[in-house]
Amino acid sequence: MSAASAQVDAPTAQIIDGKAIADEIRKEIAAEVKALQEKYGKVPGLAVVLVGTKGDSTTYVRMKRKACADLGIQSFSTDLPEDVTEEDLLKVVADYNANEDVHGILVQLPLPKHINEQRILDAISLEKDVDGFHPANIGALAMRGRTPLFTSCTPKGCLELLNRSGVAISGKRAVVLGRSNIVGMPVAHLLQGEDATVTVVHSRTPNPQAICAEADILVAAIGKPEMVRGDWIKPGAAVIDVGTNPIPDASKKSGYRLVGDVAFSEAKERASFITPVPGGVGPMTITMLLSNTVDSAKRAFEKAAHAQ
Ligand SMILES: Nc1nc(=O)c2c([nH]1)NC[C@@H]1CN(c3ccc(C(=O)N[C@@H](CCC(=O)O)C(=O)O)cc3)C=[N+]21
Repeated sequence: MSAASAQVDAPTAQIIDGKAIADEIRKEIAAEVKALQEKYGKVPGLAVVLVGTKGDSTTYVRMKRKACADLGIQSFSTDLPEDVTEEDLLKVVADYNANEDVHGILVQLPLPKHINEQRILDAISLEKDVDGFHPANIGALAMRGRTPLFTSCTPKGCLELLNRSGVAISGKRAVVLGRSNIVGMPVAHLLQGEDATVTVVHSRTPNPQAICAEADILVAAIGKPEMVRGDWIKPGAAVIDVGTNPIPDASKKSGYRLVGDVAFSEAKERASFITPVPGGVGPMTITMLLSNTVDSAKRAFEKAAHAQ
């Protein structure tokens, strides 16, 4: 073998542009909204409920409301004080459940400690659970042969990024880092549903590095800034980084910048595909929320037309 041919370039990953993919899907959604408006004279509606004014929640909620406006989805907003009672919050949910112009209800998490989060999520009508956090939706996701009414947005976005980037899932070894109800567990079920062999690694797993290093597909959703180093990545793996961790950065006007759960610059030297933070999974999360809202409206409009 000549010296030239022995010199293999370090493989640099293809960056999965979540922003561009999300924009493409948003165009598809806008067209659907328009078609619904023409057919039924009505538009989809999304209600966003925010409790308190914690910095990043406010930002995300603002982004969700703007995205609705951009796509012609009607948005409903309720901002409640940090000390709102559980009963008052349940009342807000009940009103949106009963409002037929509202097809999706999102209660921004996390909620203040004095509120029983599960009780609130359980109260959201199954037909309007666009977050896919209702136990019946998560339960259906965990069952073979069942299709949930809604699949939660971040997990759905992760799968969409893999699929639209042409990453094969069937028969691959997938490792999910993190076991939260809102990301880790549903992502694991979705990957398994697409015939990956899935391992969930969590905070009590000994030697997580060794298990991650076996992953053809690695989804990091553990909320620890840059925990996954370059040498945790199997060469050629597809890496989906769900983490959005603010870390102090004096050079930024805001005083911080966002990093993922993966050390991006190291990982991209080994992976074949990788999502950046920001601009990877984040924009997809909001887009899937809009997509779920439009699906919900479509079901409601069809049902109403049928009933006439
Ligand atoms: N009921 C509920 N549903 C949620 O879906 C939900 C929630 N509560 N609570 C908080 C998390 C977090 N989340 C994000 C959405 C978009 C970005 C996003 O678009 N991020 C941009 C960057 C944003 C920035 O620059 O600050 C990006 O990654 O490019 C991030 C995070 C939804 N969440």
